[in-house]
Amino acid sequence: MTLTPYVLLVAGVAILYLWNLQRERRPLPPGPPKDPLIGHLRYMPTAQAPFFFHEWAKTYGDVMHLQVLGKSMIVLDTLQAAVDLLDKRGSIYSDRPPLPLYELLGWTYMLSFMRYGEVCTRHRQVYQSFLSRETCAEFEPIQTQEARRLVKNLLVSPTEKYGAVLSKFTTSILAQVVAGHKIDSDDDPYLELSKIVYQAFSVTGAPGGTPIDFFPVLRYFPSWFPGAYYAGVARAWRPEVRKLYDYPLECVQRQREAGNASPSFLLSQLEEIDNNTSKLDYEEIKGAAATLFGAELPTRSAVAVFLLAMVLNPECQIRAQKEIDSVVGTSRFPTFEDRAKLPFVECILQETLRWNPVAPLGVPHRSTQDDVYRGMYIPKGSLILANVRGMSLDESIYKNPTKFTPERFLPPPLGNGEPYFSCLFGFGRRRCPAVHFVERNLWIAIASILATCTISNALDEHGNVIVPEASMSDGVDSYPNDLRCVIKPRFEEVEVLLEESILSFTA
Ligand code: HEM
Repeated sequence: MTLTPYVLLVAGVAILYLWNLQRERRPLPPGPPKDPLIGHLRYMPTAQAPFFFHEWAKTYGDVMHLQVLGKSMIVLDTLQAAVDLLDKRGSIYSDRPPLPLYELLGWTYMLSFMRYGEVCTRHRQVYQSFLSRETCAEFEPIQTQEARRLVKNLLVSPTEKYGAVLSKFTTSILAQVVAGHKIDSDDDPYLELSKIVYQAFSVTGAPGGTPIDFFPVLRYFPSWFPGAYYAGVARAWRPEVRKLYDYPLECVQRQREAGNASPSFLLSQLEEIDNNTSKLDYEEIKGAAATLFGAELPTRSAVAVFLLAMVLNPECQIRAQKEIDSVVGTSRFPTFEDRAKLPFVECILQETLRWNPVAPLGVPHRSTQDDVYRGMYIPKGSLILANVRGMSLDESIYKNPTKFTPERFLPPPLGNGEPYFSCLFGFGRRRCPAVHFVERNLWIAIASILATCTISNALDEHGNVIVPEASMSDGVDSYPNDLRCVIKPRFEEVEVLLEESILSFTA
């Protein structure tokens, strides 16, 4: 009897010992050779990382282990691996890495960078109901009108202004949906806020990739101290970022007091607070709205990718325009009711998302438990990167993957019946909650542009045709490096059509 506790203790120690032994024996996923202590630091690509990872995956496999300064990083290069881990084992792969630099910058309650847990779940519930398929249908009139204004602005702008025009399109929709505000001029405060978002992300490097993210203590040092440069940048930008949090809510509160607030995300959140039904408090609501404004960038980039694809593939443009002409005619703009009748336009949208993915490495996940996948050991706390770019190039799924081939999605014999590239929107419990909203924004923009515009090559000062390179910039917001093209009306009546259709909305 008295021996039992000792037997149990010895058995326990033995099990622990064997478990540890076995755990150590389990191999990490393969990866390129590394240096002692600093790991792969010297070999990490400084530009075009998704392509490097995809090349490495050909040697080391679709689940790769990299180590930088003691931190484990797992790169998933196939859809199968990402679905197996991030979708099917979502309970342990849904965290985000801590981002001390972003905290210093003031990106608080930003769902995209939030650690997994109770707060994250509450925020996701709010977005999932606000951006559900049904609610999104209510935004269609706003999206339709802004798509027509987009066409009008593209037609009167020089090529170097296209980026700003696209930004105005996405920000105008968000300003109405999030804050009930209609943008009518180029010096609108919400356009200024959108510039702040863009610049704040541009000046602070890749998320999780600065020395401060590796050694958070550096945030307390002056910016001249080695490795603390970004702390200075973050401190300088903090007041700007704060404007994005305060301005929209203050505006809506003022309009509400004056009795002239339009329906919006912020208004509904304020009403819920009054009725004690809100899931979020004031500061969280500000963060939620800032998150939505922050998400403006990838949509803008996706429309830019579409324009690039049309310059480089005029035959696709012509085919889509013929389809629109036969279904819609030329005396009106396409509407959402036409969507199901325009399969080739749908294919162009889907191929735009696949051909040059605007979020090529998604947003990093983090594992919260030790795990074993296909016999490989994935340590708790690993940074998990889904190489979406690599997945778009998977030849076992997409034939000639570097080519822009919209018909690949059509069922045989018209196409190859290849699947839509839905992984662009991420995985599992952190998948983008705005998919329906985004697809609608993009569809109406693409259909409206195709219906009324011809997108063709620009000429240089010697009259030579400029063929833009189909490459994308690095960073969170991947954008075409070269978008030089010319956008002209497809037929004479376009101007009248535009005036009439924009007026019909304002009337
Ligand atoms: C082309 C446009 C867009 C693309 C490609 C895109 C893609 C993504 C991706 C890859 C993620 C991370 C998913 C993951 O971690 O697995 C994400 C997260 C998110 N997206 Fe989008 N997104 C787009 C537009 C938008 C828009 C317009 C909004 C809001 C109106 C939005 C709201 C969010 C939010 C709130 C998250 C955070 C989800 C979380 O961390 O739980 N996105 N998006």
